[in-house]
Amino acid sequence: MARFLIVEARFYDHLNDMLIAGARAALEAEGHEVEVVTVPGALEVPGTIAMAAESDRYDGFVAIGVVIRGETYHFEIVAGESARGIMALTMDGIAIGNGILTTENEAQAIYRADPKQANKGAGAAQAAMALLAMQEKFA
Ligand SMILES: Nc1c(NC[C@H](O)[C@H](O)[C@H](O)CO)[nH]c(=O)[nH]c1=O
Ligand SMILES: CC(=O)[C@@H](O)COP(=O)(O)O
Repeated sequence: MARFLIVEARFYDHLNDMLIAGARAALEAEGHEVEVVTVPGALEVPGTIAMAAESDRYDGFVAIGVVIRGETYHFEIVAGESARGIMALTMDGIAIGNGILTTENEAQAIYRADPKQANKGAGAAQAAMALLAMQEKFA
């Protein structure tokens, strides 16, 4: 049993609820413990994971959120910088699955978030579990 923290950027309630349900189900199916913390937006996710990792209370992390393109360059900043921050933490050896969707519109996000369709929350949880297994293999 490992302890996973889901860090969710709650920008779109209905989409996050689906992503979290998929991630939680995948983790619990493997017998892991799951906690969830909520931050305002995707830009706050990497920093929160960094703080939580310092606490040594968690073995792995799942980043959850949705960034939908608007009218301005803001989309590129939020989508790119959140991914960059998560990747930097991954390169430090932290087991993280990135389940932050970056889509052109809501329909694309619904398809990807829905556990009965693409179930990207579960995909991110699987990635986090795979990285944790790598950590253990190379310890
Ligand atoms: N536009 C989206 C955001 N923007 C908010 C930022 O992530 C951040 O919270 C703000 O700039 C304050 O630092 N966040 C999302 O998760 N999704 C979006 O579509
Ligand atoms: C992340 C985004 O692109 C969006 O939420 C912001 O919209 P806008 O560019 O129209 O301000």
